[in-house]
Amino acid sequence: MMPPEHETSITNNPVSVLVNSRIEVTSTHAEPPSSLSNTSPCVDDQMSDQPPSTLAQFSVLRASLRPITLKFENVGYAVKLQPTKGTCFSSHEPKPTREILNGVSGIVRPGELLAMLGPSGSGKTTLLTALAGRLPGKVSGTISYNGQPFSSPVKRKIGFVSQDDVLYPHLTVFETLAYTALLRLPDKLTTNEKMEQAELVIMELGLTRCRNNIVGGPLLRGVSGGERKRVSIGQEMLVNPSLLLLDEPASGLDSTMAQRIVATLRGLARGGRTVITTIHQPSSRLYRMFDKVLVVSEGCPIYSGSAGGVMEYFGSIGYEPGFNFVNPADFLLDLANGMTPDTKQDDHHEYHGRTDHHEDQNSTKQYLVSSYKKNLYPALKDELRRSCGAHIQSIPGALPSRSSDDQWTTSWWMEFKVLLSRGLKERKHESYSGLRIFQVMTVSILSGLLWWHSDTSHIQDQVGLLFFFSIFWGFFPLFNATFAFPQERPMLIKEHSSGMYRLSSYYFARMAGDLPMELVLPIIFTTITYWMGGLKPSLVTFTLTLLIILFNVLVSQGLGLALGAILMDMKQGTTLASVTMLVFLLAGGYYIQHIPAFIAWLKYISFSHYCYKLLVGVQYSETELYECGLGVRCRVLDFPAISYLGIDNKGWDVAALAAMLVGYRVLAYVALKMGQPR
Ligand SMILES: Nc1ncnc2c1ncn2[C@@H]1O[C@H](COP(=O)(O)OP(=O)(O)OP(=O)(O)O)[C@@H](O)[C@H]1O
Repeated sequence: MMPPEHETSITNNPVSVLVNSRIEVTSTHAEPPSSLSNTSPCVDDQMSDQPPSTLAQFSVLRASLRPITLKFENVGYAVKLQPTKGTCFSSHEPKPTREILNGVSGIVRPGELLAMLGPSGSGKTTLLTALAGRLPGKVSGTISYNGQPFSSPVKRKIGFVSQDDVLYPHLTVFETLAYTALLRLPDKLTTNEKMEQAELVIMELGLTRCRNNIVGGPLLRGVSGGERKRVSIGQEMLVNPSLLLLDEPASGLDSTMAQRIVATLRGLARGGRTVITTIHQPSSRLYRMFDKVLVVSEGCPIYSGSAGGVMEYFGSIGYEPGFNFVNPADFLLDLANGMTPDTKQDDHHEYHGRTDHHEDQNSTKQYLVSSYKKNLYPALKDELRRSCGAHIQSIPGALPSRSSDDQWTTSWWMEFKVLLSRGLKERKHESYSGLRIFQVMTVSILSGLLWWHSDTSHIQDQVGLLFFFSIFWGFFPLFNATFAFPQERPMLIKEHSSGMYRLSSYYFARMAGDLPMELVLPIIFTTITYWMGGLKPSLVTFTLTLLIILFNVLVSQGLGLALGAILMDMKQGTTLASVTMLVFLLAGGYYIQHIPAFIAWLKYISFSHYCYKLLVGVQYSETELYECGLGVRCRVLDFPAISYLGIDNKGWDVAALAAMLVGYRVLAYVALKMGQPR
């Protein structure tokens, strides 16, 4: 299913909340939201104040918009550090821990845009990830969304833009956004309407010029870093999230584009969303666009409140900038680093760090943290405590957990079709790569020449060719499949964390997408080598041989998927795959015919063994003879390699392969499911 190419007229689009925000963002001098002056923590009231006609006008997306008031109190997070090397006896000692966040609190309402500021490594990303419910491990303190804890329905209302852009490199900007729209927008919208949303986001984010350029990645030149970042933001904007969290959305952008992005975020906030962003070094122009700021220093808050009240607060505790027109963001970052303007000196126009000494910086930071606890936290705590949990339930548009919220946005079948189409498009360069085709063609022609017109008088060679079939078509798909899930891991985590689709639809789409090339190559190979190699010139035998090889390919592909899903690491996966195939090769029954009894069972877990047995079984009939000496003819079944193998019980061999076919794939699915974040 390809996203249709589409021309859009904004004025004709009836569903666009994005149009709404587009209108708003053209003015960067918009008044602060009423919520800023409204001290009620239940901002849902404000949403319900909107005239019904407005809600009806932008029916579909508006209907899905459920404002979220985010509260977080005393959030703390610590990680266990790896013990230092060389301390052999340290395993009994508890692992040292490092506090990354300590006592961070805040409240952000719909309509507000909060910026998290702090030096590099101060914990901004960690806090943002915790607020998005994606931080592994235990987060202390409380985080609530309209008074409720994190849950699946909440998850689907959160948009999260990570610092690193996780995008498919071979898709164009339009395709990337169109597939996201198809997967994440509700079925109430037609495909055309979904495409219109993608086009709107492209226009909104200034991506029209690169609409048809591939996104690219580290090894493939595509759109610029800033454009890639905007595509990531667009993916989240598309779903009209109630809570939008962005990690450094302006990094790598020029100041005009950064301004435009923040203006867009502000517009989205004004449309009733709660928007939180981390930002490194905003200009004063950008800073003025934020409603609230949260400043962290080494994981501890030093300020949490309105952006406009920063100077007044720090002035009240003895820190005033030396310059009259200092950028508040620079001032805050200096303070968070423990650098203070020398307020005690007479010359207030000098603005430089009072001291470079580490100790002084630390004591400044400690003073700022304790001032925050003394002066700001009590009021914030009061505000956080004012509960609106009971009230929320009665407000339309609030976030109670309803059964419909638990449902996915589109049907399983739709997800499958879109994911299949996207996978085929993204991987066609890899699957149909000339190199892969060349590799298979070369090996097939070479093998055909090596076994050129072998006949039953050289039965050893013929049996060798059949064994080669089983091993080559065990190795090749196994290795290709081992890469599948580890390669897609970042994308899978990103999309699955946002509840974009069911894991099962992704899994089946991935398997189905890989099938064509996985089956075409062995068909080409077998056709060439079978006839060049002088195997039985019978169409029935050839067809059966081909079917057995394809069966083997599917089984080995399943094992590869399982190894990849269990280990989720390409290096470990290929290492284990090569060890496994080596064992199967040796236990297959061709090289060693007298395996000691205690290890003979190995062949029963080798799919190559069953494949080899079946290939020999269909190639030779029970009555067939071969030349076993000068003028002497013997029964093929008495040939040592074949009699050891035993070619009866073909039904059992097929059943064993079928069990492996299903078993490996189920194992891969279970491993994938268990490896997913909550
Ligand atoms: N799992 C982890 N194990 C060890 N240290 C960690 C872990 N996660 C985060 N950290 C450390 O915690 C600190 C805060 O990291 P974080 O990424 O939140 O900072 P940041 O403020 O977003 O930095 P930047 O602005 O550079 O992105 C860093 O020093 C980081 O190395």
